[in-house]
Amino acid sequence: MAAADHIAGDMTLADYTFPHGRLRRRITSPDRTPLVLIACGSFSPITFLHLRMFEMAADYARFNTEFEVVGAYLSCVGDAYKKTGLVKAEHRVNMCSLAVAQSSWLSVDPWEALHEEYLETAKVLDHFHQEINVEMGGVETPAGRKQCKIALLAGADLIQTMSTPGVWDPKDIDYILKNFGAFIVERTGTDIDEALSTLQPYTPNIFVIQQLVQNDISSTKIRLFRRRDMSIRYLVPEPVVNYIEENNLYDEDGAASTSSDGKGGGKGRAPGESKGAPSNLPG
Ligand SMILES: Nc1ncnc2c1ncn2[C@@H]1O[C@H](COP(=O)(O)OP(=O)(O)OP(=O)(O)O)[C@@H](O)[C@H]1O
Ligand SMILES: NC(=O)c1ccc[n+]([C@@H]2O[C@H](COP(=O)(O)O)[C@@H](O)[C@H]2O)c1
Repeated sequence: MAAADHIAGDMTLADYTFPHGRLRRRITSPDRTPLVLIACGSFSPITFLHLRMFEMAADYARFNTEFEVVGAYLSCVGDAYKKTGLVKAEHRVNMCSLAVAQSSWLSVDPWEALHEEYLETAKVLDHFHQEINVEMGGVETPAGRKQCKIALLAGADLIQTMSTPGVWDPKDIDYILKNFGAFIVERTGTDIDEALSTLQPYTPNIFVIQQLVQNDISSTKIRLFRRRDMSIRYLVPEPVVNYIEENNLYDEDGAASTSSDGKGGGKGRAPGESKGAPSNLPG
């Protein structure tokens, strides 16, 4: 795990430094705006689809926008987010770090996960703005230093929750979509037009990415496969498969989970984790 940014069990915020090693510090085009993509989520566990989202977004930005991607981060929710199927943040950060170990441009930022309390996504995006644009001063371009656009990278189901009463503070939605913006990857089962219908005022700052190869891997399915003792190989990166096996994560008795009851601070799901779970599994 040496090449990646990981947290040990005893790491605290006092030991934290922002992982900027893979962030490109200059762009060559004077006309483009540097872009940093931030994927916030549970990542319990990270899958190939999560990784693929970054590649789709980078292609989309290159061909359809005036942005130039200079870096990207995975930010795992902390242990206070009591969603069904979440294992400890330490494990989730470590799995993400293993998954991006060979990448030249994807990083894992443990800052959010290191907090004991739940952090709203607006605060997480503020943190990236502070580190990249305020502390680091943005990046160099032939036209002088420019601030990076920091944007949320998410699936359509996440943007749909923005229209679900009680999940997001409307002030946070306004703040995120005005000041940052979002790259949204379409997802089977979510009607993107419906998901965006209440977000009309923000559409210039919401970039919808079509999946040209439909991929509906979900963490829920991976956890279900593990409980049924089925293979998860080639659905998640190999080092993540090994990590899950070595640490007995998501196995039948739910070992190493912080929460399996779906109660608490997160949006939660009913026990049984129905989202996307196939019904034709043995067991
Ligand atoms: N198949 C998918 N298509 C598009 N976006 C996805 C897909 N799977 C996950 N995402 C997005 O990835 C981000 C992180 O998601 P998350 O960790 O909740 O994964 P998940 O697979 O949806 O997890 P779970 O099954 O536990 O709910 C979210 O923005 C989510 O919308
Ligand atoms: N109020 C908020 O800021 C708010 C509400 C709902 C979800 N979220 C974020 O969206 C992501 C959702 O992830 P999951 O799909 O794994 O639940 C998490 O990063 C969570 O923090 C934020």
